[in-house]
Amino acid sequence: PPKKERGNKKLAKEMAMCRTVLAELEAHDEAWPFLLPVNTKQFPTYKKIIKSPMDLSTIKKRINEGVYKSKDEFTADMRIIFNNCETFNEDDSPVGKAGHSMRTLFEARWLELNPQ
Ligand SMILES: Cc1ncccc1N[C@@H](C)c1ccc2c(c1)OCCO2
Repeated sequence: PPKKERGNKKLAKEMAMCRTVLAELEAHDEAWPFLLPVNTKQFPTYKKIIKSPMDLSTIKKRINEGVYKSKDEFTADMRIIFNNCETFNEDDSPVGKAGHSMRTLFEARWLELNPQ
């Protein structure tokens, strides 16, 4: 089949895998800090400190709107969530701890689905 068709099929498979991992993270007990965009009225300094806000609902929207051109763009946004969390939250805070465990979960699951 033509290159473009092959590419579309590859991307569809990649996005199906991204949806699977995203759904697993959303279902996790410690996902609650990351489900929606941080409310900048509740955290007025957030906008100033965090230059690229990201959350699981935004990633879901981007998958469904066809924004991602590869699984690597998906993983880049996922890692922004966890890096933002480390920037803004103390490691020993509830949100900080949730960020570390969700990052560990994501990276392990991602490796399972993407053997290197
Ligand atoms: C991921 C993140 N980073 C920095 C600040 C906030 C958040 N998450 C929000 C949902 C959040 C996290 C913790 C909360 C909260 C809201 O509202 C008040 C109680 O504690």
